Amino acid sequence: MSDFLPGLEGVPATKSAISFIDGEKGILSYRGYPLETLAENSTFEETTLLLLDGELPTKKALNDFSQQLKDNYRIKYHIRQMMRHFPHTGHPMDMLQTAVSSLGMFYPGTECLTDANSCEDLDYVRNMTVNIIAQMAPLVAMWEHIRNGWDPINPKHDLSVAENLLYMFNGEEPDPLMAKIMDVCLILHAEHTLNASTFAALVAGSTLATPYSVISAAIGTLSGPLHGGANQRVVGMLQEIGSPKNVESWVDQKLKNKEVIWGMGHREYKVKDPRATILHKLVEQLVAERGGHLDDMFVTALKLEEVCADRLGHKGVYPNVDFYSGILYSEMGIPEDEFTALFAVARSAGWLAHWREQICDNRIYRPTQIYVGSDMRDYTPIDQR
Ligand SMILES: CC(=O)SCCNC(=O)CCNC(=O)[C@H](O)C(C)(C)COP(=O)(O)OP(=O)(O)OC[C@H]1O[C@@H](n2cnc3c(N)ncnc32)[C@H](O)[C@@H]1OP(=O)(O)O
Ligand SMILES: O=C([O-])CC(=O)C(=O)O
Repeated sequence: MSDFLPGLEGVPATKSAISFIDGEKGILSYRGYPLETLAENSTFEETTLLLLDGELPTKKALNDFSQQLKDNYRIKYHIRQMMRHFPHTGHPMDMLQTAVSSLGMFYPGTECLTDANSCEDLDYVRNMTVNIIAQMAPLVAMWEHIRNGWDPINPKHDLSVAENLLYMFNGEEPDPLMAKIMDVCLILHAEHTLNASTFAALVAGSTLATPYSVISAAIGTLSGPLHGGANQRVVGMLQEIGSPKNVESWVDQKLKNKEVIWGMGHREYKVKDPRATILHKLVEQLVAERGGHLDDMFVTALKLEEVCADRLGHKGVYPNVDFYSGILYSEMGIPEDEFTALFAVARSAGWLAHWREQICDNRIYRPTQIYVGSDMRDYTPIDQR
């Protein structure tokens, strides 16, 4: 029997050609293209096609795909009605998971994928993929209105995913800088090798569950604070610290209590996460655009990064993607509990790219365990216990 490795650390569980991480050098690439290049030159739509199909699309392929997404922005009446009955205090990630799994009731199931080792019905795969990716942002934006007791705003079918997300959130066409920043955020969050939520998606997908079940499993997994849910915790943590002058004593107390610092550390990276570097620059860009005034939250975050590098750098613990994304979204006026849902909007691209890659060569996940329970024993009737 092989050794048990908690958290499957370092255990290869699949083969994939979608993305690559060098955690010592802080490198992330999608399909061989450095993330920094994509963030600068690409769009979420183009990056999504790259993740799904493996190559940068032609102009025509990109236009067709973008149009297909736009044609799928509208959320069905029955889903909208169902969402009106959700408790308005419900967390956006719970809403999203429930709404996505409910969407599955409206579409054909995986009887379209009849052979467990085939991906023959590529039309089914592409249609479901487009449908889910297109609906994620409208669901999140609509919920913001529904939970506040307002009527949701209908999507605008001439806008990109990022523009339409902001439009449906705020009710007005977004400022180009905001739309660009949101688009870059979607690119940065779209994919990240075999993280916990992608693994959950692959486990669900390996049973030939529908893509709606696959994505709903992934959304639930992303929501936890050790994974995507950390971006919301970061802002709460910075508010708790309150000011840069409190950072050192706050960190020392946390470390003494053996508590984690949200947005710090990563299983793969032993240096600053390359996405955190880009998000950090985006916060600076936004601040500069607004006259250069650094607010307390950002200055506290900068100090926290410095103190953590001093106290935790020797363990390879540096800011991860969730550290600066929460700060950036706060600066953009997005409510804190929506941050992880925005992460899910973007990550739907990566989840579905992995789902598609796997169903072409599927084998059900069924690992083993090391049994540490009791030996066989006699059953004692209840009145004799
Ligand atoms: C999108 C994403 O999912 S990015 C990650 C988002 N999650 C967070 O920000 C939560 C905070 N971070 C963490 O909890 C962890 O760093 C994780 C879950 C991301 C990675 O966990 P693991 O790979 O299991 O790291 P592990 O727990 O083994 O950490 C190694 C060492 O660094 C320490 N460490 C790691 N992260 C942190 C942290 N955030 N704060 C304080 N110490 C930390 C650990 O205590 C451990 O120290 P030790 O060797 O003295 O025991
Ligand atoms: O890779 C991980 O473990 C977590 C992560 O950063 C991501 O999913 O983006």
